[in-house]
Amino acid sequence: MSIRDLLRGLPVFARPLPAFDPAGAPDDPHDLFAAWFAEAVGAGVVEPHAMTLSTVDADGLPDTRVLLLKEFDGRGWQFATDATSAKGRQVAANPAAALGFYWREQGRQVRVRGSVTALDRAAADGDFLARPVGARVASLASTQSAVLDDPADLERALAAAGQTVENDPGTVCAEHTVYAVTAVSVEFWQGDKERRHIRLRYRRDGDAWVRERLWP
Ligand SMILES: Cc1cc2nc3c(=O)[nH]c(=O)nc-3n(C[C@H](O)[C@H](O)[C@H](O)COP(=O)(O)O)c2cc1C
Repeated sequence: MSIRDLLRGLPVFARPLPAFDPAGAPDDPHDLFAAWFAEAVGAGVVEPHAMTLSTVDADGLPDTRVLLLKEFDGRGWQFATDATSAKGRQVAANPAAALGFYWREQGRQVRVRGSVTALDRAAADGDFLARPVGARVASLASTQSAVLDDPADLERALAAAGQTVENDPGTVCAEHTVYAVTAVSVEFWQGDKERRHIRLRYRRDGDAWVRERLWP
């Protein structure tokens, strides 16, 4: 069977989906995100904290990858990564980003656009030390996004990093950084089987948020 035939046979939104009444939505998108996130967890969404992070490189070419949401508070949507990775270098040069959440089981999508700032070392070190030992060793060993000429180099680096952490469990990774995305717009999208998708976009306007319904 061709890919085309496989694609044509795939159902979409063929399951009960939750309701979304934008008229009852809060004034602030952060409150709605918190509510939707809790509902996603409650609905058993698999890895609801997995999100795409899109950035732009020095040539203006967009890049995207999946990351975990590490924290969500007054500082915005936070993720942790290596500052010397491709994404780390991209946001250092151009601190603009978009986040995308897709909660398949609910047919829900959230899109966040905004600016990225690196939080301080205390936040980075605290996040790093809260990670399981294997994740800390992997971070210490990795030069994330650099070309790996020989897989044996990774094995050697992992062994060395493992020894470092064993000798000093308080070892932190200088490149490990927590970034926060401050939103200028947040869209909440509720899919519908009949394609009457409900879209509510919050747009930052000075100190206020403007709420707009969008055509599906
Ligand atoms: C479910 C999932 C979660 C991930 N979480 C992270 C994360 O929290 N931090 C991270 O640096 N990479 C994470 N990754 C790996 C990234 O997608 C990516 O491969 C890596 O960060 C290198 O990206 P870059 O080369 O664009 O910098 C995750 C991948 C998946 C599929």
